[in-house]
Amino acid sequence: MVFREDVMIRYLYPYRYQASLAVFLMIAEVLVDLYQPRMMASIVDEGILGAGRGGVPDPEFVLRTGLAMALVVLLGGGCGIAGGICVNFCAQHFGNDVRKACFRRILSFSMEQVDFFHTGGLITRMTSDTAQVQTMVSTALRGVVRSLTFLCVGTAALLTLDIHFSLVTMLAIPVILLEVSVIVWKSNPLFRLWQQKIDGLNQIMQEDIRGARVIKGYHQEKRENLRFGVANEDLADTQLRVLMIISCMLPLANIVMNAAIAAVIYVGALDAASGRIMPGTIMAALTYIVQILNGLLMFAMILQLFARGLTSKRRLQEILDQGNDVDGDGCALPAGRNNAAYAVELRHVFFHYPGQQEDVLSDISLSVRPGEMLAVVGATGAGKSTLIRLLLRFYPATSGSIRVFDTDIRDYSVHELRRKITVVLQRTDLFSLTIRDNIVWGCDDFSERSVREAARIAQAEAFILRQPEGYDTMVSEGGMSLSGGQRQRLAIARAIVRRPDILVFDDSTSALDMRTEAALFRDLDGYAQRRQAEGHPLTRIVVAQRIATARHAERIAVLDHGRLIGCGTHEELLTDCPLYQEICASQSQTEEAVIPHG
Ligand SMILES: Nc1ncnc2c1ncn2[C@@H]1O[C@H](COP(=O)(O)OP(=O)(O)OP(=O)(O)O)[C@@H](O)[C@H]1O
Repeated sequence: MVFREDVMIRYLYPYRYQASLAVFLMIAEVLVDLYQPRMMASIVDEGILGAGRGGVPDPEFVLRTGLAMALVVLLGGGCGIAGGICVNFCAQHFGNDVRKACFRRILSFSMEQVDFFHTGGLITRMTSDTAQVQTMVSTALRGVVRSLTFLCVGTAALLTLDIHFSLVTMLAIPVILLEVSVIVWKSNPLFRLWQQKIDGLNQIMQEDIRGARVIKGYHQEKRENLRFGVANEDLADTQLRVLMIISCMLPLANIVMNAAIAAVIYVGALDAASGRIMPGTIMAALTYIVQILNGLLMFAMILQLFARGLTSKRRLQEILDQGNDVDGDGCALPAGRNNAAYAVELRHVFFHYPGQQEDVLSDISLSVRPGEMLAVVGATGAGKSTLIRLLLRFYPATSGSIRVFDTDIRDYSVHELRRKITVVLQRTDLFSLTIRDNIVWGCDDFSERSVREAARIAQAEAFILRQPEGYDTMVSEGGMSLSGGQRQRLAIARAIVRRPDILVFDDSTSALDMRTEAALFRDLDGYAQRRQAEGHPLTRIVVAQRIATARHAERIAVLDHGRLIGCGTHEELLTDCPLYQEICASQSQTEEAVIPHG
């Protein structure tokens, strides 16, 4: 990994001046803190006990030094506050930037990458992991500087104060360092596990919140509570293991620290008895030792926070370092290459999903002319939606090539490709916006007229106008305030208003009754003819379960277990393709009206 690509360095770099100022102010604060024991010692020894004045106290010296000490305390406080502001500024902006960068990266992920990380895992990385890294930054700026300054300058101050006390401290420091190292070494691998358990819990929460209606419908609350409970306990177990290890750190270090203080008092008492040092010096030494050992404890806590933060940093780095398999460097081609021979052309396309062995699509060769309407039919699981996913570059084909307007889709920028091809997916996602905003969602170039035209073609206008506020009616989360068919029609209107060159329906009229569906395809035909007359033909690919839907197309492609076993008009397929005949026969039993018409 290139050094500057490191998530910490890259996203902290813009705040380097504030970070440097924070470090400077923190050091100033600690230096002031460390200077106070010396002042205190001279107040006691010189001012109160009259050292150097034949044992005569000097109240004026006490007052003068006391005032100076108060000023120094104020200065230290000021540095602490200003330093804290700088630290928080850096940490918050850093966290904000990392979150934004990760989110941007996740939105550009191929479906393969989304499958790899899982939705729950991505949510954890965006929330918990960024929070951990943010904490690590603020701790690094605040704590590391403070603790190291306390440790280094405190030790130097103690050394210049008295060598005996320094020796006692030097014995305590390695013991505490050894204890901290063992604890960090033991807890470190558990932090990754901890985050993985949060991933799992988030995944279940996300699935259950999204599938709340199904859970209620099937009365499966108990089962899902149980599933959540198992994952939750698993997480709690891991947390407990980590926390139990970490909780040993402070008490053990406290034991060593108190032993060191007792030793200093003992050594100090012997030295004072022999007249080698004054009581004020012992007081100052004790303050220094507490500061040094506290610095060490603070450093230990920071190491533990760092262990967790670095785990999270690695998990974020994994997201930011992801190569872009699908969204490669395709150059943006000029729009409007509609004089091409084919709008879509697949040449010997093979595909299997990542991590799977079996091909979901095998040797598919298929072409669609500009302005043509092609239907794709086949049994459930035949690979119809997969074909569409490859066309949109949600996944890269394992082998073979897919061309759009005579150009390999890998040579398009994803933006350009998805501007040319608009898909109405099987599952309709609407947002908590007005109906109008849902229709024009993601479209920059629209007018009121084009919105209404799209809604009319999608057979949505009648029900929109019946809503309390027409086009300005708010849609509830996920479109739950609308029926399945209404949601599908809004999704179709959203696709049409973008004026794509290729419009793809992935089983997106399944919730429409046959009369509405027929009206939709009739109006879509009219729209396609107008587009043809304008010189911008509209190519349509319709994935369908129902033959009644497929029959609106000029040609029909039949998929069976990932293979293309027939392609032609309805009549041709009825003659040549046994599977098609079978599908027609099975559907005609339930939909008597379908076969005879046309
Ligand atoms: N993300 C995925 N990972 C692994 N396998 C998948 C994935 N998505 C689909 N499949 C598998 O690929 C095969 C084809 O699925 P696909 O969704 O393309 O079928 P389909 O013809 O559209 O089916 P349907 O009409 O039921 O929607 C199925 O066997 C399915 O289990």
